[in-house]
Amino acid sequence: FVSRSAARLSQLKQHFYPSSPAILHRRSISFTPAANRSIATMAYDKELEVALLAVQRATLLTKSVFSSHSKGTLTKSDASPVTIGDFGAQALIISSIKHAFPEDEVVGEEDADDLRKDASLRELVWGLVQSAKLEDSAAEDKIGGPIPSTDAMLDALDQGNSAGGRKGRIWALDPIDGTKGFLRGGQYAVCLALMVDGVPTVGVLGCPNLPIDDKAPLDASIGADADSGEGKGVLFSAVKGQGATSRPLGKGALQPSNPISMKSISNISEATFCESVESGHSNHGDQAAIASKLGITKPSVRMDSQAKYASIARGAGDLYLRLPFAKKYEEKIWDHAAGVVIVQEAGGEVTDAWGKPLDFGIGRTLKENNGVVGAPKALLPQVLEVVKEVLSAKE
Ligand SMILES: Nc1ncnc2c1ncn2[C@@H]1O[C@H](COP(=O)(O)O)[C@@H](OP(=O)(O)O)[C@H]1O
Ligand SMILES: [Mg+2]
Repeated sequence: FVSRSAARLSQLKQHFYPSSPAILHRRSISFTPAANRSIATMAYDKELEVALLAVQRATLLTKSVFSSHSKGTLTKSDASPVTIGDFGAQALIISSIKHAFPEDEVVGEEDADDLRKDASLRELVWGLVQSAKLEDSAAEDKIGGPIPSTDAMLDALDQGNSAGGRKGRIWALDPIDGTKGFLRGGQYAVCLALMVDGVPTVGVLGCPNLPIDDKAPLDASIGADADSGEGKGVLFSAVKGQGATSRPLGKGALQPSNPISMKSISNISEATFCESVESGHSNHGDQAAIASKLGITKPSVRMDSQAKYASIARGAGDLYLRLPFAKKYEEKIWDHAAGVVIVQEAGGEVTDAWGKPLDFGIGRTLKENNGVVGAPKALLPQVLEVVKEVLSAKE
């Protein structure tokens, strides 16, 4: 065991700091090869645990909003619905991060402006936040326990204001990704990723409406009427260089995890591809054309949110296509960072539609990229070739 863990340590060093021994010295505590230290207690173990518990607590909050009568729906300027669930989940997660890592920055989708203006909305969110508690007190303590006051809740919400960037530790947070799926009882995800120097390094997705069973078949019904019930609710996670896992979404201490990996398919025509439900978010027509050129005959599986990344990472589906329209849309980093590291660690790769790596280090959006394509690493070149063919034909 000693020599195996030493070998793994050396792989990890190579992975994180291939050419920078100076940084290695500063971080040497994390990499001391101690005989009885397991991989789980090395790089980013605390970040992963805090992220998992924070996402678990926030996901439980969103479930409680869904089962309550009023979702307090507002309309944001971009016409997407935003609910008290988004505000509550963002406040809880940022307060968890700031408790454990006070120096870290957060790029969060929401802010407290609406809550500062509207007392009744603020009270609704405050009520939710107060009642969202993990059933295990040690777990609750690790993420700082309850938020102490409404002011602290508003401050936490506003701390998602980082501009992003290529230096340091920045978390990307989408408190409810797939808000439209959430409102219609379909798929949605609570998404959190730690980016280190612009690279998604730790990723967690809370998917309350996906089946726990990694092997459950993926069909069209998954996105339409998921309804959280028996056998549903999953936490996905990954740390760069350490693989990807899934575990049941619990209510207290973290449940045991299982490793996940993308399916190995010998022929691309057997692939199942995932795409957004919303026809305005990606070009369904181009996606159908690409699938047909690849010889894919199975219908696409449409679902909201980063549940698509989770579904291909666990091998339930194979490809994620998000083809852009002529009018440029800047994808938001919080819509992709967690899903990307989970797919990469499950044996996949994600690029934009032209095959460019996604650049998470230039701000709150992926402004140097256009569209998104995710696939098993070995199949990505073949998929990209067809994607470029379809895009080029339109130019
Ligand atoms: N015109 C557009 N093109 C692509 N993505 C868009 C878009 N308008 C909104 N989105 C993003 O698409 C996300 C949902 O993705 P999907 O279609 O895969 O479910 C939304 O996240 P929210 O639901 O968190 O607002 C939003 O950020
Ligand atoms: Mg989103």
